[in-house]
Amino acid sequence: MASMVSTSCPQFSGLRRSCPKLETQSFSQHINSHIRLFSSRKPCRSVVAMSSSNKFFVGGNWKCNGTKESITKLVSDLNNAKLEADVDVVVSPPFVYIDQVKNSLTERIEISGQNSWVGKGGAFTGEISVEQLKDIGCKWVILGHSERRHVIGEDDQFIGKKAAYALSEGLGVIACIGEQLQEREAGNTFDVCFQQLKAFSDAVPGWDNVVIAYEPVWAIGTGKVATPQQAQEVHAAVRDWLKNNVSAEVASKTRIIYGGSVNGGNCAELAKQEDIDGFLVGGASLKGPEFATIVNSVTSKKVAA
Ligand SMILES: O=C(CO)COP(=O)(O)O
Repeated sequence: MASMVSTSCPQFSGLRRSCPKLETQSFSQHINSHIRLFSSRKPCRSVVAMSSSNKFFVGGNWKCNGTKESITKLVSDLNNAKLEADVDVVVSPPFVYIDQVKNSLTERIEISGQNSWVGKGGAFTGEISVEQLKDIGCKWVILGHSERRHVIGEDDQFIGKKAAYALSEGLGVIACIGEQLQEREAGNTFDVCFQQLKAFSDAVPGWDNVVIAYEPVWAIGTGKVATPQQAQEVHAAVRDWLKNNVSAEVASKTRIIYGGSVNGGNCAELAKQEDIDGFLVGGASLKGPEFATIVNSVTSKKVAA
């Protein structure tokens, strides 16, 4: 898929030169459209072409939901679902049900932890170690989810250290970033996402096994999904940040998935966006057929490409 990656352009003259929409809009109309679209303090962005071809990735984050009975039904629905072949599919059950899921779920779907301890296991009451996740068959762990950041109080550095440890032990990391509503309204969306990204970047040994999940906090569990344009704008900015701060190769190869009120009805339009490489799904991942629809939205991506 071809993707357009934006670079910051604080100079109006630079924007005038490089933005094709200026041909059809007055300069002030154009600036205002950027401000409306981006809801950010950095409205002026020039665009450079960049291509990436990433395998679609869809994760189901079951959070703290389910019982032995409901999970038996969910697993059975997933086992019976027809899933497009060229998608990495991962589910993340609550820790206590991972073994049940591992023993009954098709191997087509990989399993993730929802969190992991920051170092080797030991005397850390209530924690789950990376070693234990691997032992029980997990290939991934979700780190930096907004509920861990804002409800439990984990900070950027702690999350970065967790990611580094998980990667060093061979677990893939679904690294979550995203702004809260007041941060978006204050025009700080990019600043917040970049700061969270930098904390991961400062800590991790490499990006091969990392999937970035952009999950605006205001969209999580609220039914208020980001528009495809809002999501694409941040995904492009994240890719651009990787290009400028890590490498062009990492920028093009790292999958950036969207999370926040994704469902069977809105996934296709989101999937069409150039820099959306998949989804991290909460509520809708608890319904097998709907989760399958979201996985299969990769077909919209192919049509759009
Ligand atoms: O937090 C999420 C996935 O990690 C998203 O949750 P919802 O899909 O329920 O909004």
